[in-house]
Amino acid sequence: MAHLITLATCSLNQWALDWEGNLERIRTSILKAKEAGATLRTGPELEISGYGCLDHFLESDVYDHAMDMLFKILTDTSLHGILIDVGLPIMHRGCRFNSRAIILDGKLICLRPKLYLANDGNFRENRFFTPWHRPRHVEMHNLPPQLQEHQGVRQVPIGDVILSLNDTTLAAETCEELFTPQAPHINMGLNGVEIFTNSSGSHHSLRKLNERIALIQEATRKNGGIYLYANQSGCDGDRLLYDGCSMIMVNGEIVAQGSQFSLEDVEVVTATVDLEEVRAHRCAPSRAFQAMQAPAYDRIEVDFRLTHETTSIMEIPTPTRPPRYHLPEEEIVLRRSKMAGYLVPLSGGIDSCATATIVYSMCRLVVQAVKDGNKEVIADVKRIAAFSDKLPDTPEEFCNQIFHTIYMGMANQSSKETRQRAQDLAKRIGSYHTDLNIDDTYHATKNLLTQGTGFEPKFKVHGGSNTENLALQNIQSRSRMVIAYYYAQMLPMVRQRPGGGSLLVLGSSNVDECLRGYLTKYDCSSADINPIGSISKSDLKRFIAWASKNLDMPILEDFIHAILDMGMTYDELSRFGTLRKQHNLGPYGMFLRLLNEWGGHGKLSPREIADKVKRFHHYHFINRHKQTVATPAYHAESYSPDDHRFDLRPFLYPPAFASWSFKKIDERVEALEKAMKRGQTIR
Ligand SMILES: Nc1ncnc2c1ncn2[C@@H]1O[C@H](COP(=O)(O)OP(=O)(O)OC[C@H]2O[C@@H]([n+]3cccc(C(=O)O)c3)[C@H](O)[C@@H]2O)[C@@H](O)[C@H]1O
Ligand SMILES: Nc1ncnc2c1ncn2[C@@H]1O[C@H](COP(=O)(O)OP(=O)(O)OP(=O)(O)O)[C@@H](O)[C@H]1O
Ligand SMILES: NC(=O)CC[C@H](N)C(=O)O
Repeated sequence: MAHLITLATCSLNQWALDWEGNLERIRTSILKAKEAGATLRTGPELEISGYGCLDHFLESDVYDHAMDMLFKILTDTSLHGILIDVGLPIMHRGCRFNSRAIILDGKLICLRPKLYLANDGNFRENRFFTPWHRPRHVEMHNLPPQLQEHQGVRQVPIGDVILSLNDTTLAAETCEELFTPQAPHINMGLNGVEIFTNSSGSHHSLRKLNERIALIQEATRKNGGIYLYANQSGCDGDRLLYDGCSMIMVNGEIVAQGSQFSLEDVEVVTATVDLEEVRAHRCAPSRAFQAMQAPAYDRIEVDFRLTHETTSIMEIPTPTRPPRYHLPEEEIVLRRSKMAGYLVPLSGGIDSCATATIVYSMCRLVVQAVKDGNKEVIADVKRIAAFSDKLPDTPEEFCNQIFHTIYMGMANQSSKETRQRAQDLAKRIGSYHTDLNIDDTYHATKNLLTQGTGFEPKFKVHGGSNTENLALQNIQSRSRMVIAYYYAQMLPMVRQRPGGGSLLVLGSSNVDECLRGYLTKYDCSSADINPIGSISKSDLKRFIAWASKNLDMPILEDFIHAILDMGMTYDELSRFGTLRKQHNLGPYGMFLRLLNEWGGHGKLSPREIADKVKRFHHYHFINRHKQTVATPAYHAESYSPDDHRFDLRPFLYPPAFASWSFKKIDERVEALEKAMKRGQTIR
């Protein structure tokens, strides 16, 4: 006999410290879940405060306000009749915990603190929270007076606990716990838990969704079970983009999957599942033997059933579906910053072109959301696209209102092609484009040196040195930055935008060039935000090729083929970046690894590999200081060299050429060359 349950998970666009806004989104999600007939609703990690409060989690205000919001949920009778799993920070016996609150009919049933905190990459949960490093331990939590009065008791259980309902058993797992080798769901499943909730604060990075899906499939494929994954969505104030994609899986198969880059503030994902499928999946005796040995959990008895009271013949479980993976898209930073639009200095090269294309593809998403009647997006569009009361019909129309591109050439130096490419791209996407020459600024600045010192610098082609050449180039590139900010402040006024305002300046240096330091400090790489600062050149090229085809922009083909001489290729740079950050290899370790990858018959010699590794480190070390002032970039790439939050390294390095690592590389090269001369095979 079928035991059907309708369950709900959700993605909420929470914002750190937006207490009332967050509460409203939580309420809406619960009401939507109820409307869909769900008896259980789970939501993202720390949804009451927002996941990304960072050091605000050290403030007691946060714990106090979180309790206020919890109280509002408990006392809102419209939220009764459904089991609610909601995330919030709590203070217990003087320690701070990242916790879940399980609620039914206005009563807090228990608190479930996170056991294993996320502390790698962008995550620093150990800095704010204490891990509940005691699997299966449960004790009592003293409620604040207001909640004591409401609950009619002084305490509720807190700990790693299972809820035993009238018809099934349920337990909560929190984000990182799913990623650990001995994940709680293993013993919970062996203890008979049939439904697992997982509330996450998991930000997007390229290809991470595949890992999440694989982990959830693994969690329920061997042990059986229904897994509800909830994730925050959008930007919550930091440089991370939470990519939602909440989902429901049964025995390793997806039955519902939310969108990954939705503009919806509240997206509720529901599915109707059959408990019988889990029970049937668990029939193997080998699993039962392990279940007998599994450490036992404390259970809290809850007098509530999740299954439908009556099952009509028409009701069937939601069918399984294949996972859906998306190409990366962009979040509307404008929604958070309340600025009047964007400006990007458009050079005719691929990087600023990619930045512009990302903005354009965002305009497409926005116009689609407007057509779909998304209320929040319509309100944002009305506020930002202030030139007209009419809602934009096309992405180009919207783009023209919010996006400004500017080509800043030199009369006799800039190539006709780059100028034309910038113009053509602007025309295609509809941006408000300005084309000007910066010769006056350039000559005026250059002459300041001659005026002050009598020295007249020359370009190399006119007999100048490398230093003079670079200094003159840098006048041009740094002037562009100053002019870009000038335009960003003035264009809304020049265009007579109702309400005025100024524009966010977008940067466009890519992750590989940052890693190598192939950029001028304080030129147009300095901006307010850099949408591509953590995207590799090869992904950017792929994105441009994709956009050329899928966004009907054949003009982009012209941008793809530019080549730069940085002393290494982008593919090599990408490999160095990956080995340095993701494989944690220093120069010597990287050399040894690449000997295997790039060496061998007909491939690179040990000396060639050594030269490449050393050249990379030389440039990376001398240019690392540029990362300390890098424009905040939305985090996308796992080998991003972001110095602010993600890749914490010194910025003053001892000379690489004299380093012990380089000496060891040289010794190894010499030993290998000697061995080769003797005709021995090398490894
Ligand atoms: N340790 C340290 N800590 C803090 N600051 C430090 C520093 N060392 C130097 N600095 C500062 O940094 C300055 C050097 O940096 P910077 O002025 O950027 O100059 P630099 O790195 O010498 O030159 C820029 C490089 O980027 C290349 N580039 C630039 C622009 C576009 C492209 C392209 O085609 O895509 C390529 C260009 O060919 C050149 O190789 C020094 O003058 C000094 O002011
Ligand atoms: N003539 C120009 N007009 C406007 N902006 C420019 C111009 N030249 C350079 N820029 C800006 O300065 C940034 C860095 O210039 P650089 O020459 O390093 O280009 P890049 O790193 O190859 O990027 P791109 O591929 O966009 O040219 C560019 O991304 C662009 O935003
Ligand atoms: N908030 C978390 O626990 C996130 C950790 C996890 N590794 C992720 O990236 O999704």
